[in-house]
Amino acid sequence: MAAGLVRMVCGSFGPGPGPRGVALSSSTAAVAKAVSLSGLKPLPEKVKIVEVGPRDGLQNEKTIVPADVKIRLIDMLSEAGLPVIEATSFVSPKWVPQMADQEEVMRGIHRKPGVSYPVLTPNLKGYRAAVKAGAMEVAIFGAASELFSKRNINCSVEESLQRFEEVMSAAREEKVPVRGYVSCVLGCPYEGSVSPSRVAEVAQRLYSMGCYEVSLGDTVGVGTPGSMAAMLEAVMREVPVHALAVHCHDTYGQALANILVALQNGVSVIDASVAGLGGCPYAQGASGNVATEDVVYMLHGLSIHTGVDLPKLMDAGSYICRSLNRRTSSKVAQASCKL
Ligand SMILES: CC(C)(COP(=O)([O-])OP(=O)([O-])OC[C@H]1O[C@@H](n2cnc3c(N)ncnc32)[C@H](O)[C@@H]1OP(=O)([O-])[O-])[C@@H](O)C(=O)NCCC(=O)NCCSC(=O)C[C@@](C)(O)CC(=O)[O-]
Repeated sequence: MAAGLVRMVCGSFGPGPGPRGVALSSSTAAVAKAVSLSGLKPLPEKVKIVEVGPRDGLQNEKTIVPADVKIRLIDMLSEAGLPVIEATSFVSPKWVPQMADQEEVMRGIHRKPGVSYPVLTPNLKGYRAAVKAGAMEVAIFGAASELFSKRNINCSVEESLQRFEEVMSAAREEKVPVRGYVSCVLGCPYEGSVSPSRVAEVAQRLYSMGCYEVSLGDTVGVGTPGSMAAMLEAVMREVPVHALAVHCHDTYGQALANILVALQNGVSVIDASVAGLGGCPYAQGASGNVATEDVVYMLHGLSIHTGVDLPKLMDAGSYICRSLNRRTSSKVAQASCKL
């Protein structure tokens, strides 16, 4: 079934006719040269990594991961220096049973000073439950695609924004910071292409309702550096770049390249998932997020400060892979023979 959907994704986004895997033609080489000479902004000196593995990663595991394993993973990640760890989500357990232990997880984690532990809240009910369970930051999650919105949260994009207004007004009163997500920014598993202007519109709505940061999700990992650049150009006309994050899945192996383009455009917040865990239960065929280990390795190689201790992060990746009895998707972890 997943393979069928991957084929559908390929049909909608895959490379068009023409040679693949051949040497650059002279016209392609000319384009590449033009891009490298186009006067990109300097890279940020510091990047905030938002670790989404315990939520985005584990929501997609076939078997239910015990709460004590989730708690240990989150604590290892905070020990590794991750400044933000998305801990769980307060969604319907009928829709995502993997996150049904959210209260136990919130109770069990050792909260390291200076670290944020946001949780997903799709509506006021989820927000209230999250705050009751001790969440001090939440995230609302919308989409730039109607069909994805319907499949993921059972309402239209417009209805979702109305629900989010309710969450925002409660959060404003209680001074709870809210992050916003836009899914399907570079393509949708059900609709195919998504226009950059639609992404910009939804991102702007989230930002203007009070989200301090808007994370742009390539939910199915179909984006390329070209489509990332075009999408960011549209979004950055509506939302200041300091309030933007990118959230790249690695289905087509483009995530690091796409992140580099985002950095070159001034984005300094990157979502990633330890060991490359994850996917989205309502976007079958999508592989996990870009591995945090690989992002940290690239950023450190660019002399960009993250505050993350890579060996400790790799220990967290080894731990969760052993617990799940699976192989890491991090190239850095594979190369370092940690598993
Ligand atoms: C949004 C709903 C709840 C609508 O689901 P619905 O069925 O339309 O909701 P409803 O209001 O009709 O309520 C139905 C039942 O759900 C309950 N309910 C209602 N709200 C909640 C809640 N907050 N927590 C717990 N229970 C809830 C409610 O009480 C009721 O219970 P019942 O009377 O049947 O026993 C549902 O569709 C849902 O939970 N969806 C979540 C899907 C999800 O978590 N997807 C993955 C996260 S998004 C993602 O991964 C993408 C991202 C963020 O990573 C970025 C990217 O990669 O693009």
